[in-house]
Amino acid sequence: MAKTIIVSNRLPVSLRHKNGKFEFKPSAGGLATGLGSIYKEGENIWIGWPGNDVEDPEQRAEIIIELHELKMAPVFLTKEDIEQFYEGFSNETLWPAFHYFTQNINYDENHWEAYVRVNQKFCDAIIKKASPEDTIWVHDYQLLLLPQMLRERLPGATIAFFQHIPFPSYEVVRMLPWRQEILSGMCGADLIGFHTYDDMRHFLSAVGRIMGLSNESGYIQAENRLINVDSFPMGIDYDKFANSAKSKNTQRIAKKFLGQLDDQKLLLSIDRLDYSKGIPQRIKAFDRFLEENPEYHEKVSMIMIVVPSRAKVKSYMELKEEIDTLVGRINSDYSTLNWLPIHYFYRSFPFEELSAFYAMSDIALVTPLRDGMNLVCKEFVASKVDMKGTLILSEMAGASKELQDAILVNPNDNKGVAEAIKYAITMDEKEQKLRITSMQETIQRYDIFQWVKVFMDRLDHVKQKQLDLQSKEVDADVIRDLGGHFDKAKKPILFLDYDGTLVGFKSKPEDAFPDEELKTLITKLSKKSQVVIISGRDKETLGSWFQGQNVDLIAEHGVWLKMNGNEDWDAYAEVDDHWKPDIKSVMAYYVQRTPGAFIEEKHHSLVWHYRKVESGLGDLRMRELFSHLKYMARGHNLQVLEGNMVLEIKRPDINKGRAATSFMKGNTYDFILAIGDDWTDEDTFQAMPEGAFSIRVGYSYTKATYNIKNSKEVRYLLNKFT
Ligand SMILES: O=P(O)(O)OC[C@H]1O[C@H](O[C@H]2O[C@H](CO)[C@@H](O)[C@H](O)[C@H]2O)[C@H](O)[C@@H](O)[C@@H]1O
Ligand SMILES: O=c1ccn([C@@H]2O[C@H](COP(=O)(O)OP(=O)(O)O)[C@@H](O)[C@H]2O)c(=O)[nH]1
Ligand SMILES: [Mg+2]
Repeated sequence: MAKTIIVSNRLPVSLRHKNGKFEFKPSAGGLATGLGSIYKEGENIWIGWPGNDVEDPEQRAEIIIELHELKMAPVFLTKEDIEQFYEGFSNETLWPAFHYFTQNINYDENHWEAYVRVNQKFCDAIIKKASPEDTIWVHDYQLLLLPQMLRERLPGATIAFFQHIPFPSYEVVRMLPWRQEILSGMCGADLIGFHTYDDMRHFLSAVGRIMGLSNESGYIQAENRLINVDSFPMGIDYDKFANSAKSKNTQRIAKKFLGQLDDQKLLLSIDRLDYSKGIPQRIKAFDRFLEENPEYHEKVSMIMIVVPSRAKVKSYMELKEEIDTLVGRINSDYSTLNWLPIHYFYRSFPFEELSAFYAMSDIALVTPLRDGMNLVCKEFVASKVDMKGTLILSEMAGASKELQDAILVNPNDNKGVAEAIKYAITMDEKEQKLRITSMQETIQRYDIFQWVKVFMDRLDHVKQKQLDLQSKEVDADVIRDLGGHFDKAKKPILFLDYDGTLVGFKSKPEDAFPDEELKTLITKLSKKSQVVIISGRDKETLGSWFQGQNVDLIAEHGVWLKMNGNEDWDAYAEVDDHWKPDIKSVMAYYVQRTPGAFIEEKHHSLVWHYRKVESGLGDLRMRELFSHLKYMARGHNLQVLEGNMVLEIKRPDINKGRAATSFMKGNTYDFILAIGDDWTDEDTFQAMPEGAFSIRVGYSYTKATYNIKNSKEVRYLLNKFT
């Protein structure tokens, strides 16, 4: 039976050494709870690093057995792996890069090699447990290469990837010497998820620019697989936090804590020790608040929990020093015998105590400089069962996209954060209730279970879409079948589009001339069948490229026809170009503004090319020109069409479909095959009579009978006919 394998760098339990022995402690965070609903079912399993390094084979064997009971399997990391893969490449290269701390990035080739090696180690561990029909869900930036490694070993498996940290702008991604490998690694997945729309669009833009793969509404067409990219904001186990806040035990702990403090407004700050969390900036904003509002001295204090994390990475050690100094200074500046401005804890707390902190605090101060999502803010809101409390939230946290009713702040704006603290302290209960209610509705509805469900449903959807496309793929059976029909036919005809079908795209259209291989293929083919080249190219180009070949030519999407053996071209349609000067001047204006763009003029159409324009800018200008031309086209009864890096304007009554139909009129063919690669060829496919075959190059949705990968495969197929 097919199973689901969850993979993450850290397992939901972590190993601790205790008196020469080891024990498991649950790892902190919402992911373990959310995915708990999956990995505990049936044959499912969670694979990851149990934390710590264990070299002793006997201990390793024991750990394997214990984890097996918990439905987990370990990937053991050596000391070297931990230094170079975990602390090194993951946390000194990818973490700072993806959180926009570009000055902290360590570019170390040895670390990169370790990253490849450990991703491979994960891959090997998974392969031992996985079957081809399984679903493998890989998590986070430590394992970016894993989806593609798995794809190579299990081509048919369902592979998903979710990134928990931000995905930065292309400008940052391009700084990494390993950007190509990283993106290809991720693209091994069928579904790639991020917390926010911004992360998703940054990823799509990087894939477009670095890998040359475009997307349509989040669908990337890789060579032979459709990949979906989408945003899935992660939630928390809402009921767990809400119920705990209401529980007697939590209330007892909260009461005990409160009893040790004087009657004060409490600000809560909870994070792992991490420079992305903006802890020093937060302390400085609190300092400013105290300085500017002396009336609040002894009336407000901050509970600051800093959970130790990645303590061997230099930037983390330095941060610890900085926080210690800042807290020390503020406490020594302001504290009195019965007031400590900051209660600072450098450790983690068990769930019940954490829950009590959430429930008893008036204000949560969550001000990361960057954060993929941030679950702490959601946990705080879910714990406010009495509907009293205020959330101050950084607009740089993924969660801010959902929690618009928080007091949103820019964490770099020292004055703004200090003012937000004052605003939060003075906020009346009515406003608190309104804001909390609205945020709770969102967090309750989009909880962790919903997140898992939506993600998994989407994965099913993508797989189904892939299957639909695959069932139309030209494979060995289809080739055999088409070949059989072709061989039996007495009067076959082939309608072949040129660019993108018989040849690949070139940056200059004139460079896509027929090579020797193609010429030989057409010569052989035309001995066995009538061959019609049906193209959008102008008649002069097409005429000179196919001179001497026994083929019929249809140029400019059906304006011109040159029958095999004829010297001259016949016009299929009247030439009417009185509209051209107007349109051409508009196109010329867009050429002036867009380096790399140029105009191609044909008898019945004008084409604006942007293949050589800086990527992104080309699209933007094309959209502008499109809406401009659409408006003008109406007046002239013209049609504007978007092609492969071109925008073409032409008469609507001229298209390849009409041309093909006129061409076949009065003849009976016993084998008809049309092949083409873009929307202009869809007209041909649609015009084909019953019994005809049609093939679309690429995996876009099509009216054609089949899809085929690329022009190389087209040539392979046609060669089988010769
Ligand atoms: O494994 P560690 O090095 O100890 O780090 C702990 C985890 O930190 C990161 O958490 C992120 O995931 C959260 C949930 O999606 C999200 O809210 C937060 O913004 C992220 O920073 C990291 O992504 C995990 O892989 C680490 O295990
Ligand atoms: O003493 C603590 C402090 C925090 N957390 C948990 O750690 C997680 C932190 O997740 P977040 O997304 O806020 O940040 P990350 O550390 O993943 O960057 C939250 O679920 C907290 O409940 C915990 O278990 N014990
Ligand atoms: Mg074409």
